[in-house]
Amino acid sequence: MKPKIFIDGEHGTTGLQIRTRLAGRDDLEILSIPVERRKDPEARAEFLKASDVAILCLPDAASKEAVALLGDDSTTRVIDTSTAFRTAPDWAYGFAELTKGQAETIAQARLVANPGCYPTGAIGLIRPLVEAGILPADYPVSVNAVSGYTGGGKQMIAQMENPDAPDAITAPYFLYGLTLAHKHVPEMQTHGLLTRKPIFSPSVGRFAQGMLVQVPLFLGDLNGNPSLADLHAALEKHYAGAGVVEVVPYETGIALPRIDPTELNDTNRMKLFVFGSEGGGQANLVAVLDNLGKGASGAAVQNMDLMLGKSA
Ligand SMILES: NC(=O)C1=CN([C@@H]2O[C@H](COP(=O)(O)OP(=O)(O)OC[C@H]3O[C@@H](n4cnc5c(N)ncnc54)[C@H](OP(=O)(O)O)[C@@H]3O)[C@@H](O)[C@H]2O)C=CC1
Ligand SMILES: CC(=O)N[C@@H](CCC(=O)OP(=O)(O)O)C(=O)O
Repeated sequence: MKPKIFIDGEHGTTGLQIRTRLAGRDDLEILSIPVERRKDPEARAEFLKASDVAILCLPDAASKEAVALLGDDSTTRVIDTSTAFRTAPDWAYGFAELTKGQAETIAQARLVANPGCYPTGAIGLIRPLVEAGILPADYPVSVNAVSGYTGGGKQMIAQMENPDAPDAITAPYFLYGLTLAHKHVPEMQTHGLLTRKPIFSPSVGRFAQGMLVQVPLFLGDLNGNPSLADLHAALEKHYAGAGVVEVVPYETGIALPRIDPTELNDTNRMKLFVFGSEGGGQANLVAVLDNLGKGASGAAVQNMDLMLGKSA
């Protein structure tokens, strides 16, 4: 029998993307709720309980409601794309390349929290260096990032695309999260294995999809005063054999004139770079990903496949 998949929130930005990614799959049965009943708890409970895997593409409160509708003794397995459960101890963190054994943890789990888009880039850069003993857990980490505006869901898409909307945004680029209390900070700290909260400064550009995440470092403040090559080698070792995450060769990276945040759009891939000058004492680590790909729907489908035993 084909596994039954229900996408709660299938008419939103992430839900639609997952539906598109699953459209050609004849190994799955997709349960689809009528659009007019999408917020009816009774109908949602029925679909949630009838599914083998429920993928929640909802605001945090509605995700918590879906989990409550299922109840504790449910056998439906859940992938939640919201922020609600990303640091919850009883949920597996859905970043398969996070650390050795994480893909197996996801494969066995009933409850999987899909990572946020920015944390995928930040943790993807930070975690291997902490695990390698290069980045001290108490290092004062900064994360600077730019996202395409689909990262803000249907509401921000309307604000950016409809100049007549009362809350229209006209800026070509803007900073936000100015209080340094963005909802992704706890997730970056927990899964980055950091003892201090990172300073996270996100921004949005007038492009729909794509993302750059930067983590600048002073090499002299790292353990053992590593070279750029040492940082690169640690990342390369961590991601050896991981098809989804590519560590770009150092020489290739620094020869590039610029980095395009849209480069990996519509893929489930992430590229990591180490930038800096030999002897300069500083590094800038950069991740490129699609906020809707490895940052959301691509990771959700990757996790679903792991849970169904459909990929390594
Ligand atoms: N966009 C992105 O890049 C990323 C998003 N995420 C997360 O994914 C989740 C979904 O985000 P996104 O797709 O962008 O958001 P959207 O606003 O585009 O979509 C959310 C969908 O959920 C529906 N919804 C809202 N409340 C309920 C409810 N009580 N019951 C059922 N359905 C409900 C909305 O209905 P309606 O159609 O009426 O608005 C909408 O269709 C969020 O938690 C977000 O934080 C995670 C990573 C990246
Ligand atoms: C551009 C933009 O607004 N981005 C969103 C984050 C998108 C994301 O990763 O979603 P989660 O809410 O699931 O964590 C924000 O900053 O709130």
